[in-house]
Amino acid sequence: MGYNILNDPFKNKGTAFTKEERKSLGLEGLLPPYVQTLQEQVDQTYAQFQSKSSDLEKRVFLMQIFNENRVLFYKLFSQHVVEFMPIVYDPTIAETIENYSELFVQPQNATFLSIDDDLDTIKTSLKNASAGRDIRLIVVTDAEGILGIGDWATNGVDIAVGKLMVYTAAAGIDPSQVLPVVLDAGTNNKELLNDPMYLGNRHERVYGEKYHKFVDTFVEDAEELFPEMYLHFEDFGRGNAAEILDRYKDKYTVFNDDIQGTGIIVLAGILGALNISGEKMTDQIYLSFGAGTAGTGIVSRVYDEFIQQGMDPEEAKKHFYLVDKQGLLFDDDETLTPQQKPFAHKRDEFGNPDELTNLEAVVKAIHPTILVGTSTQPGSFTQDIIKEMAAHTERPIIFPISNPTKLAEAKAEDLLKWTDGKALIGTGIPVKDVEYNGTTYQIGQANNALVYPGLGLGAIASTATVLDDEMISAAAHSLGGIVDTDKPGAAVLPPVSKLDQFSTTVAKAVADSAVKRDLTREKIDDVDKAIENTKWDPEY
Ligand SMILES: NC(=O)c1ccc[n+]([C@@H]2O[C@H](COP(=O)([O-])OP(=O)(O)OC[C@H]3O[C@@H](n4cnc5c(N)ncnc54)[C@H](O)[C@@H]3O)[C@@H](O)[C@H]2O)c1
Ligand SMILES: O=C(O)C[C@H](O)C(=O)O
Ligand SMILES: [Mn+2]
Repeated sequence: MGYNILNDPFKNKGTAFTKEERKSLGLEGLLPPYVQTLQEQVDQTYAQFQSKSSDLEKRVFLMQIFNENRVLFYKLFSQHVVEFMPIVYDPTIAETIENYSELFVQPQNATFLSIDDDLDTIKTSLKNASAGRDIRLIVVTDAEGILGIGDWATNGVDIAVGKLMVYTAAAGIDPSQVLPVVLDAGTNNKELLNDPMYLGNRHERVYGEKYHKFVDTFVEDAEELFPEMYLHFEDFGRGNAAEILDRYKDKYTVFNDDIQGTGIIVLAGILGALNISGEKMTDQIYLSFGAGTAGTGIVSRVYDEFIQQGMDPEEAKKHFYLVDKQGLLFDDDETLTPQQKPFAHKRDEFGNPDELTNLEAVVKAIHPTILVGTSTQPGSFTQDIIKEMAAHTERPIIFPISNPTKLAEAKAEDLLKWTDGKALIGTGIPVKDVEYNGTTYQIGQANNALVYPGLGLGAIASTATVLDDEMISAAAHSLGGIVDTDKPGAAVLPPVSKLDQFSTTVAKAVADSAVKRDLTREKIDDVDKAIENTKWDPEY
């Protein structure tokens, strides 16, 4: 009996079990005699953490703590958020996904669903993994498009686990009420298919009807088992992500992080940048480099903002340009995705349409004031391109947000150098302050992690029945006013050091929006109280 509780990360307190607890729980003799306080455990664990040399080793160590004791893990995390975010989450998480089999020690309370199993095992699997816990939040991935590193199938379970860790650290979501889920529909990653240690299905990725039946059954079963759940989709492939979101968004409380979360954080960053420059949103010319899931998700969110600000829809479309592998997207291109189509241009708008096959030519032709990179093409925002952009706009807004670090379109430091400190920058991963010409520039992190935890908290606390555009827009606008924009070198987004505070701000905006329009399951009289009551604290 004693060992059961020591092996249950939701109940285990390790050396912090009191003498009385040790007696009543059958733990006598199973622990060293000294009873530690939680803070003593945190200090000891942090010292051990510091002795690890690489970020990967640090993450592996922290995950051991996570595996054994959730309260200790989250107490430690809460005291070192800025230091831990890049280790627990992006970019180090990319390394653990690529090396999942090699690093595997235990399944971390995730649900592993396989397309090869009978569909009726899905419900059983969800029941087994939740083990009687009251699940309010699921992060599910099919891992076809993990960050910018591609198809990692079962290895991608780490992104579901990692996103959930940030939910708890940032917004206080109770870790016993969450469930990570990976849908293994096969993989097209040759490296995995040929790896004798690979733990997932060793066949090519299944698409079409069988795939959709697999996803549908998962969604319907999960909704039936956990009707109060908020369902977060992460890192699905370009061909499926938007379609799956559209299928469920009016029926259940669902959220796609890459489409909607990224849309919110980039819009918030642009609003922050315009606060600094004093310019108007509707004067901007927006260029998306990489028009996949995130690229088109962001464009659609920023476009909606133009409309909200009163611009005519057809007029607004003239402010948006998409560049993908083939160059500027034109409406005669049969390979356009449904999300790209509304923003494709006519060839006759240009004198040289056939030359607009690369980023540089497009920047020269359209003079963007905002350039967002979701292309997975490292270094593609070159000095020439940035200088050309900066020649036609006073404060270029530049967001190279492809992850992880090795895929970013540019480095913040270079962007500042090439624009004489004028660029207003958002990066995908955390970046240290940059000293340039006597000014210290803080760099905003345009990563959806700054917003999805608050969004989820707001939806869960308010018992929202859907997550609609108005709630999403409210979230983006709520991040304004936190940064002192008059300070030279101010960042376009609030710092990760305040993540827990502004997650509550975001939650409140989202919950208010749901409550005001009666989009909640229960009647909520006091939004602040509902949010406070939903939050979990890492204490024994
Ligand atoms: N910072 C954030 O919060 C955040 C959020 C979501 C995605 N991202 C990053 O954005 C990137 C894209 O993610 P996604 O989910 O949209 O993937 P995706 O596969 O859906 O989209 C990538 C797009 O880039 C295009 N592309 C590839 N090579 C190109 C080239 N040479 N020139 C122009 N376009 C090219 C692809 O054709 C595709 O349309 C990833 O690196 C991901 O990590 C960042
Ligand atoms: O996971 C991240 O760091 C952000 C984003 O969801 C991505 O896919 O890159
Ligand atoms: Mn993602």
